Amino acid sequence: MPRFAANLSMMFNEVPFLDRFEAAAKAGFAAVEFLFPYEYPADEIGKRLHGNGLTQALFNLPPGDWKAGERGFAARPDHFAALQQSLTTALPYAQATGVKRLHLMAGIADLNDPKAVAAFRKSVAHAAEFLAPHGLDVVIEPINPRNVPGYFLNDFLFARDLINELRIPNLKLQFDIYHCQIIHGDVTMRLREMMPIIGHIQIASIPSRNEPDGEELNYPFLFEELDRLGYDGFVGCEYNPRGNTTDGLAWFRPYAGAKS
Ligand SMILES: O=C(O)[C@@H](O)C(=O)CO
Ligand SMILES: [Mg+2]
Repeated sequence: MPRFAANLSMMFNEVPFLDRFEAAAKAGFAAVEFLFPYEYPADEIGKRLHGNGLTQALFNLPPGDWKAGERGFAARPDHFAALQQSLTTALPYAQATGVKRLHLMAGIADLNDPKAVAAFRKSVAHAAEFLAPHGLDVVIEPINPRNVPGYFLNDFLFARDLINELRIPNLKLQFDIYHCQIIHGDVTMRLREMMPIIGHIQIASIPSRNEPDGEELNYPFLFEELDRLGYDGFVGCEYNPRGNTTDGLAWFRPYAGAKS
C-alpha cells in the first residue's frame, strides 16, 4: 500500500502553515511534505512534525526569490554561490525534521543552452556530494512548461539520462505523475522503466491538479502498479483541494493510518 504524504503547501490551507501538521495527522496521514519551511525556525518545524507523530517525506532547497519568479539556481550559470548557500540554509531544517531527501530545483534556463546544461550537471553533482555525509538524497523533478514556463528541467528523459550517466548513489528522480502525464503521457510504462532511479513520487488529477480521484488518469490502478513495482518510498499529495481539504479525502480513506 502506498505511503502517502500530505503536501502542506497545497493541502490544509484552511489553517495557518504551522497548524497544518496537526490537521494532516488528524486526517490520518503519517507523513508530510511541503515546498519550503524557511519562513519558520527549524526547531519549530521539527516540533510540529514530531509532536504530531509525523515523518517528513521531502522538502525543497531554497529557490531564490519565489515571488519574483525564481525557481532555483541549479541550471543558472553564474549562480553557483547561491546554490552553495541554499544547501547550507537547508541543512538545519533537514536535521530538525530528519528528512531523507531534498528537491533541488533547476531554475529558469534553457535546456538547449550548453552553459545551462553544464551548470546543472555541476550543481547536481555538488549538491549530492555535499548532502551525502548527512544521509540525504538529492532529487530532481521535471516540471511541465504550462505550470512553470521556461523551467529548465522539463523532460523526464533528460533527467533519466543524466542520473544514469552521473551514477551518483544519492541522486534520484522526483517523479511527479501530474507533470509526466502533461509532458509525455504513457505514465505506467515510464514508471516501470524509471523505477530504479525514483526517489520520490507526487500525484494530482490531470488536468486540474486536484484530488487524485478522477479526470484523466486511473489512480487506483497506478497505486496498485506502485505496489507491483515494489515502490516503498513516499507518494506526495501535491494537489489543490477542490474545496475543504478534509471533505476531499474520500479517495484517501482506504489508505489512512498506514505506517510510515
Ligand atoms: O511539482 C511541483 O510544482 C513541485 O513538486 C515543486 O517542487 C516545485 O514547484
Ligand atoms: Mg511536484
